[in-house]
Amino acid sequence: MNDVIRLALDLDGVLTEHPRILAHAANETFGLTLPLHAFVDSAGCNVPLEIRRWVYGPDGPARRLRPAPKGRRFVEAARAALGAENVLILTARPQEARATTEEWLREHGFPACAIRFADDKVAVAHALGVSHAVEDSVRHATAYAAAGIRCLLLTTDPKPEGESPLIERVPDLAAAWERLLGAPDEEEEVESGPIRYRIVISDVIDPAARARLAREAELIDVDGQDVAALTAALRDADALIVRSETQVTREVLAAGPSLRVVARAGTGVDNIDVQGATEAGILVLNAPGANAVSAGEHTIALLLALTRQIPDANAAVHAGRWERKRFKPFDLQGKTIGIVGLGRVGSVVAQRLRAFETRLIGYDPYIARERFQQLGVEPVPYERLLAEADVVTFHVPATSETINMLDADAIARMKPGAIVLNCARGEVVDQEALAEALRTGRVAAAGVDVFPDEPAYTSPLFGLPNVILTPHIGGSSREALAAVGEMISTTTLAALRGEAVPNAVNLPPASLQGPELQRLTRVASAAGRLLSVLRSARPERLEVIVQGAVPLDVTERVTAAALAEALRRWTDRRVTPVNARLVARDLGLDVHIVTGNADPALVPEFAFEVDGDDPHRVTVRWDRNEAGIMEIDRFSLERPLAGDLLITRHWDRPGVVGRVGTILGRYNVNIAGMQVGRHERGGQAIMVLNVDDIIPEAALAEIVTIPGIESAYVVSLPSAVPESGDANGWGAARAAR
Ligand SMILES: NC(=O)C1=CN([C@@H]2O[C@H](COP(=O)(O)OP(=O)(O)OC[C@H]3O[C@@H](n4cnc5c(N)ncnc54)[C@H](O)[C@@H]3O)[C@@H](O)[C@H]2O)C=CC1
Ligand SMILES: O=C(O)CCC(=O)C(=O)O
Repeated sequence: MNDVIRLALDLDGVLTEHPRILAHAANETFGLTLPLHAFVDSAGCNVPLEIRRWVYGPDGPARRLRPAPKGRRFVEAARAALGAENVLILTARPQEARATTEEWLREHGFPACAIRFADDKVAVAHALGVSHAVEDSVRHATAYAAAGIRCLLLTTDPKPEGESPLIERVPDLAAAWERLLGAPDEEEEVESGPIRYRIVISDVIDPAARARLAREAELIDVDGQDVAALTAALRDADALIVRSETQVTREVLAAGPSLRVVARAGTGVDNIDVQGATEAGILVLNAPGANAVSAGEHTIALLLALTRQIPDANAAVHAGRWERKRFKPFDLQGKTIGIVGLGRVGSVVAQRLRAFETRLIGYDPYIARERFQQLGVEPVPYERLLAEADVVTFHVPATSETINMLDADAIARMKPGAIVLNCARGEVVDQEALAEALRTGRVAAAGVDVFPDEPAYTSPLFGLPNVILTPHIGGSSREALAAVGEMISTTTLAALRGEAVPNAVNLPPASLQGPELQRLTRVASAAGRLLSVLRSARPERLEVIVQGAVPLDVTERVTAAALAEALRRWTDRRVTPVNARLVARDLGLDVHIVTGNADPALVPEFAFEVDGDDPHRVTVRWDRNEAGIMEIDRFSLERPLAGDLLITRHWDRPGVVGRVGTILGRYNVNIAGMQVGRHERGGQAIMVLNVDDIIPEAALAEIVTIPGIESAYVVSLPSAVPESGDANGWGAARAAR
């Protein structure tokens, strides 16, 4: 550890893969013949401006660059060892590339870092007191060395005669790290791949899903039954993937301070404390429907095995016994089948059983009559189903209503000699009561795939001749495992990246597509951040005033995103959009959604307003495609807010703006853009400056002494992706007179 090191890291070729593909892409798209090194050491400084802008623009090839192996770990380790304020990314990319560059870094899991854009890197490095740089460009390395800045140059080329001793050639980032800070601790070992997340997997999942996850994450396998091992593995995990055997209790959740996602590779989430996860701000995902065909077919398989007596007949023949008279199979045709729970699996069962010319009756108070009709199932009360069905099959989740839904009383009301099937959850059927009924013949036979305690090594059902038992394999067909694996692996990674996913259990479903929703919630979280910088003390009430026709679910997501980001400054608690409302309630912060003019012709707007001694209001406008912060404290802005900003509230007097510029100039802070607003000449006004450089505390302190300045704020927008849980490095400071 050395506190005098202030490190400037190049981006392209150091934190990204080799950028030669950029020239290749530009040549392909524009029919040019740029040399392949055109973007290598000068970020295309000699390339026509519009092509350079395209390369680094939102749709350009720079967005598709892969991160360099070890890049993220290097930045994390450097920030940890040197202090976040001493690590800076200094790139020759054009200033306009800021938004897409920041987005790329975020998407690839880099911690938020100060970034500067300049081809004259040395000038910026000097101004910021940089002592060391990591580069892949000989040109920049030579310039750094000439300015007395020690440079680690990533290259395998040998050092030529006469090269400055301040340039040290190293083959990769691991070697650069060693030169900079000595050999890494084992703990800090830089890993050998572009690994971004740590995902604990506690049950067997599909190999293709594992491969997909492993492309972006380190996978830690652990036995979910071994709670000590599980909690130890969760210590620095970002996500946990389970099937049905791992009990994700509050204790387990508490073991993962960085845990952001718990994914259930299956449907039922009864083994996860969803309320506990919600309170902790952890997103719970599942894979609804992905194994429904499998569970439905398994149910039919158990039923046919029972009615045709296949297990016993098979065993007899294998044993050399030809007992044709002993077996009395019967047909399903004409029998009444009672389906309890007509969701995804229940529907699959109904559809298949129609082909057997059975009469189908069903009980499910939560689905529409039309669904029964579509499926050819007659809706009946539970009592009638029990009384009339020759076969009763359960397809309900385990809830307080369904636990022991089939107990001794219910069995007593069943048609004598009926068959019971349970491929849902063990708790739904009282096993003792069922075993007793099977012994007496009150229930003729049963097929059971699920048990109250799994793995089940004992059960009153074991050894009974008229029951077929399987070890919870209803959802385990090859196809189901592949479908579940695909859904869970893609959405776990997406959720870790902060993207909206369709299979969240503890976030309300949203009617917007994932990317559209994400664009909007990202800006909403930026608005929340700005609000919390303007109003640093936690308010008692936050109003979200919505104009235009906005579905309630979208408003809820927008509110959660803004609130989570604001609460990160208003409380020390861990807040994400999942628990933002709960945390606000706990803290006594009243969050109120006010629906204004819902005219669909209006461009939708969300105004986040806090009242009291220090009232503020930040407004996001959303044209249903792009969203941006377009108003602060009722001052309209011409352009949406983004980037590193200085915001002042002042009186509209000659000289105020100029004096701010003078002070910033004195501190070597370059102004990249300016917006001003006022309601009337000489009245209250606002100024928003986009700056290229860090504004020192001292500069901010001087700015607030300018006569006419009421308050000044420094903030970086947009904020980190809401779900990332990492607000580090997004500097925000406030000074008020
Ligand atoms: N054995 C296995 O490997 C598998 C088991 N399952 C289990 O099967 C069950 C059903 O799964 P899905 O159909 O995918 O779920 P689903 O959510 O699509 O359907 C469940 C249905 O149960 C109904 N329901 C809820 N409470 C009820 C009540 N008190 N009375 C009657 N109906 C009620 C709901 O309205 C819903 O229609 C779940 O417990 C699930 O975990 C699912 C897949 C594989
Ligand atoms: O495959 C599993 O983990 C169990 C399947 C299941 O029970 C479910 O999806 O709810």
